[in-house]
Amino acid sequence: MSKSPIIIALDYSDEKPVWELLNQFGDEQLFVKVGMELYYSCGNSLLSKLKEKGHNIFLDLKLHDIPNTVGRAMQSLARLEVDIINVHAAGGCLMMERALEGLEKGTLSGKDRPTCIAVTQLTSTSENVMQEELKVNGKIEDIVVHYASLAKRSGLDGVVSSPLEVPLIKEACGSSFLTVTPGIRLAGDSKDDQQRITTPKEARSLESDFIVVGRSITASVDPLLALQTIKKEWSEGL
Ligand SMILES: O=c1ccn([C@@H]2O[C@H](COP(=O)(O)O)[C@@H](O)[C@H]2O)c(=O)[nH]1
Repeated sequence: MSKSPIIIALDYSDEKPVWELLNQFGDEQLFVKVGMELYYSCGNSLLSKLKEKGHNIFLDLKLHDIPNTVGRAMQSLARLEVDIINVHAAGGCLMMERALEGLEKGTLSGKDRPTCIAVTQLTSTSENVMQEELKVNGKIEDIVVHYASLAKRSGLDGVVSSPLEVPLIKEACGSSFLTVTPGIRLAGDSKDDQQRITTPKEARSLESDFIVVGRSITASVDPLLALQTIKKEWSEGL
């Protein structure tokens, strides 16, 4: 099955709204993202149900701890057989290497290891906050590309960034290095807490491999229409 480039963020704290949303899309097999809120509430049983329905899963837990802890956690998480899993690149190269080793150890024989990607700088972080509050010096796109290069050097498959940084990441890390990009808004939607945003069409033009869309779908009065609009924009962005 080919994977949809549009990943729907299921940011809910229980199962009911998940199925209410997904039922609106009929039998379509989707790519969904389960983040901390939903995973901490509903755990592995929900992942199994989503897989039974044929959906691809990005388990967005953003691991960030000492290398040994992340490696062992990844070994456990590998058994869940999700498609994409992630860490924070800020944990450093040794942590990312251990994450990958853990995933490889934990992947059941005959199965594919989950794609492992690293968060560069959260799309809710502005350059001003990064420099003044977090005391990370430099231009945000340079820091994002630096973290992407660390992820590549550690053997990871790609990164999470804003679509705005994708051309620079591809230039530094190669076109096959995956870019998974949240911070997506349809024209007229509220930015909410996001800072580095684009439309789905702009993200495609910038050569994002996957876009992650939450509230532009989940907070829409018509989620089905929102998804159709996003798909149309994505196809127009080529
Ligand atoms: O840098 C990051 C990393 C992860 N996210 C996640 O993506 C979705 C975006 O939701 P929206 O409602 O479309 O803003 C959300 O689950 C975040 O945890 C991100 O936004 N930025």
